[in-house]
Amino acid sequence: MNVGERHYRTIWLSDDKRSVEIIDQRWLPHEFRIERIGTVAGIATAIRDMWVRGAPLIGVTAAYGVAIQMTDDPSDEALDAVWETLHRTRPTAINLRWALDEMRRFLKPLAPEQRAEAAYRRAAEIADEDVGLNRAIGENGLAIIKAIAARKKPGETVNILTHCNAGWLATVDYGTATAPIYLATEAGIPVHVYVDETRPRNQGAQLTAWEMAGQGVPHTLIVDNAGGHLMQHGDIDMVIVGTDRTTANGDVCNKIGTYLKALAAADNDVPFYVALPSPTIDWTVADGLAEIPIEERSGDEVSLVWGKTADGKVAQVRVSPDATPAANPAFDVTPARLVTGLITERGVAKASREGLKAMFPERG
Ligand SMILES: CSC[C@H]1O[C@H](OP(=O)(O)O)[C@H](O)[C@@H]1O
Repeated sequence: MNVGERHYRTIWLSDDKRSVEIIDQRWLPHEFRIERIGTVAGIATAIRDMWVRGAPLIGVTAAYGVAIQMTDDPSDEALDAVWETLHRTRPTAINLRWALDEMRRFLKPLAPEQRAEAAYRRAAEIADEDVGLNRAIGENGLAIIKAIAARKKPGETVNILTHCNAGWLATVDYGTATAPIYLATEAGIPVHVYVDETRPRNQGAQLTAWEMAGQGVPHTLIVDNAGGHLMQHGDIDMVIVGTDRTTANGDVCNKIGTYLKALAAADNDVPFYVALPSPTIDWTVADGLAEIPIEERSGDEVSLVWGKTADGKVAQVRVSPDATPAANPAFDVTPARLVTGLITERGVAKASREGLKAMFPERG
C-alpha cells in the first residue's frame, strides 16, 4: 500500500538480489524503519521477534529465508536444516509450514546448483500470489459490505469491527480482513472501522490504526473489551478478522480475544466474517481447539508496553508490579459454529467441512 506518496510492499528483494528488506513493524506507528536481512539467522529472528508478523507475511519471509540458505549451501541437508530452523520460530500460523513445505517440494527435485536461483524465483511467486489472493478476498468481501450498505439508509455508514492486524502489514500487500475495507473505501461506500487495540502487543492500536490513517479510512480505536458493548447498542454492522490457521471443519485460530468477539457477535446477531487465503487452511486438522498449537509468548509482552514518550522517544514502560507473573497465550480458537462465513479468494464459504470442500473440491 502507499506510505505517503510511495508504494510499499512489506517485504522485497534487496538490490544485491540476495538479501531481503522488510518494514520492521516493531517501531510503527512512531517510526518507519526498513531492515535488510541477509542470513537465515536474521530471518528467524525477524519472524520470532515479530519484526514481521501476520500469517501470510511470515510464510513469504520464510520462503526468502530458504532462498538465502540455498545461496550459502544448496545441499539436501541444508534444505532440511533451514526448514527446521524456520519452522520452530512460531508454531501457530500454518502459512509458515505451508511456505516451507512448498519451497522444499519445489527445490528437492532440482540439482543443487540450480536451487538458489529457483528458490528466489519461487519465493517471489509466493509473494505475488499473496497479493493476488488478497485482492480476490477484497472483491468477495466487498460484496458483503455492499449488501449491508444496501440495507441501510442512503449514505449511512457501515460500521465494521476488526481485531488485531490482518492488514497489508500482515501480508505482502492489501491484507486479508482489510482488503474488503480498502476496496469499499475506493468504491465510495461510507465505511468506518472500530479498531480493537489488541493487547498485549497492540497490533490494532499500533498497526491497524496506522494503516487506516494512511489509507484515509475513518476509524476509531477502542479497547478490546468495548466491542461487546458496541454490538449490544447496534453500533457494529459486521465483524471481519483474519486468521492464522483455519481447520478443515472451519474452526478459526486467530489473535487472542477473537473468540470473545465472536461470542459477543453471536449474542447480538452481528455477522462475524473471517478473511483468509487458502494457504491459511490446514486441511490436516479438524478440531482446532484440540489440535492447533497455541503460541505462548513472553509474559513481558503483557507487563511491558511500548509507546512514545512526551519528548518523542520510543520506550517501554512496566504496567504491573515487578514481581507479578504474566501469562501470554497469543491466539485462541473460534469454533466454526460462531463464524458467519469464510471470505476466501474463491468466494464466501460456509465455515464447515462441506462448505470448504465445496469451495475447494480439489482438496476433497
Ligand atoms: C492475515 S494473518 C493476520 C493474523 O496474524 C496476527 O498474528 P501475529 O500478529 O501474532 O502474527 C493476527 O492473529 C492476525 O489476525
